[in-house]
Amino acid sequence: MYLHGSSRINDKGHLEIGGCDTVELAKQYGTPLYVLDERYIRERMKALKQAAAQSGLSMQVAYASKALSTLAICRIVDEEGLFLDVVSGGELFTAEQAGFPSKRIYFHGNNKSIDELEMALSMGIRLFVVDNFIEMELLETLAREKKQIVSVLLRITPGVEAHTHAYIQTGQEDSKFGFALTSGLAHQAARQAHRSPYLQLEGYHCHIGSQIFELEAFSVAIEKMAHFAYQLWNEESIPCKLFNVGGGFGIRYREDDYPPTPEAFVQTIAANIKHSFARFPEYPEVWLEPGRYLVGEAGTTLYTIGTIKEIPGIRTYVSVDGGMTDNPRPALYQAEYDAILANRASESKEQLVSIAGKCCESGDMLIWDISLPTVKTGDLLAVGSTGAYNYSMASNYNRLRRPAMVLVSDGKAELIVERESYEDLISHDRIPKRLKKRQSVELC
Ligand SMILES: Cc1ncc(COP(=O)(O)O)c(C=O)c1O
Ligand SMILES: N[C@@H](CCCC[NH3+])C(=O)O
Repeated sequence: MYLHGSSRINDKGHLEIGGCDTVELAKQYGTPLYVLDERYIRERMKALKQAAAQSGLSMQVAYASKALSTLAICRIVDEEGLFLDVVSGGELFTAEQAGFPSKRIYFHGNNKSIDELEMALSMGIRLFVVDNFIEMELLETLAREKKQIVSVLLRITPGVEAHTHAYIQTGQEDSKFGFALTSGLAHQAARQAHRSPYLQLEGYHCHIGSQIFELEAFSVAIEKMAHFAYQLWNEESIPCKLFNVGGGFGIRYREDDYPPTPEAFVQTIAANIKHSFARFPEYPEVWLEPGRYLVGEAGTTLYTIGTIKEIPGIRTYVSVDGGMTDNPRPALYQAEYDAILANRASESKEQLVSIAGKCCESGDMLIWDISLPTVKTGDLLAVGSTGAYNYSMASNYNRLRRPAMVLVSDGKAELIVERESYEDLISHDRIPKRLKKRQSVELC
């Protein structure tokens, strides 16, 4: 497994992250356990901000909190001075409770409810990324009622397909997201927003997919977006002051993944904006909004190995105490992960096994065919690059409890999400009176 950030193998042959021995972490906090390398998250944020500062454009970095939203993460994002992209009342509430400045929050989503819009308006967030006509009209009505002028970007689908997994492509025109470019809907939306006395159209947004390695996809999308923005400016004097290029920057899940560097992402985006927006009197302010890039590689999940089943000549199934409930990505997207035995990390790999989760689902497989030292019940397995879209997509299927999360740095581990208890699992259940438990046991 590629060792990211502060991860290393210590003298005992144990995986260490942020100066903390993972074997000790597992003993203290139990497994499954999400371990987050704080220093690495901060480094990634700083690296992207620095690349943005050197881009020759006015460029802001936002964090797409759908990748991982917790109070502590919001605090880190705030301390590092990034903007925050939220897509639900829940993410917004988390940011508010973490004391994240509302002027650096903006709201995405293709079906924001009235309650969510009102909550965001009352918090005075920086802007809304309007996804469709119904939302635009709703927002206008609410702004009129509140006598407010609300800043908006329009989410545009530029018809660009990034080369990534089909289910996580969002840039193509046949998409539930945004106003499609070639259909003329995007032009119509821009005119409508520009005319409204209650909306301040600041510019446009596009997001062409996730886990992208191909820089060319950004170049094509930017060119299309600039052409669109220029038509509206040139023919109808509708300005484009702000252009949000979305996220999607790919990361390393496996040894043989070679994602572009942050500098390469930013330089490609900046060069294309300078080229494509050259006809405007000035360049727009540019926003980037990656999620996975900032937190993905900083996360590692620790599992305890339980049962081992060998089907001679076919396969050895090694089951861990978590699975698709804490990491649904292999089941959803056939996502591939890498792992090591955290308690015997220096031993040579001599056995080919497949890692199974504990859910009652044949598809609950975390890794097919991985070489590990000969595995024993009780060993500790560490799966890398689980910081993004693991906890945030976790479920309680089979009534499994969602794991705890610790933030590690400089040899210290701090709990930032508690492990769910069995009581948590039933805390929202209610029993109708007619089904109440019997007071006395009747003999049948
Ligand atoms: C609109 C939008 N912005 C940002 C992101 C973050 O994507 P990623 O985590 O791949 O950077 C997503 C998710 O794909 C998204 O849909
Ligand atoms: N959830 C996806 C990414 C898409 C997210 C947002 N559009 C993943 O785990 O890869």
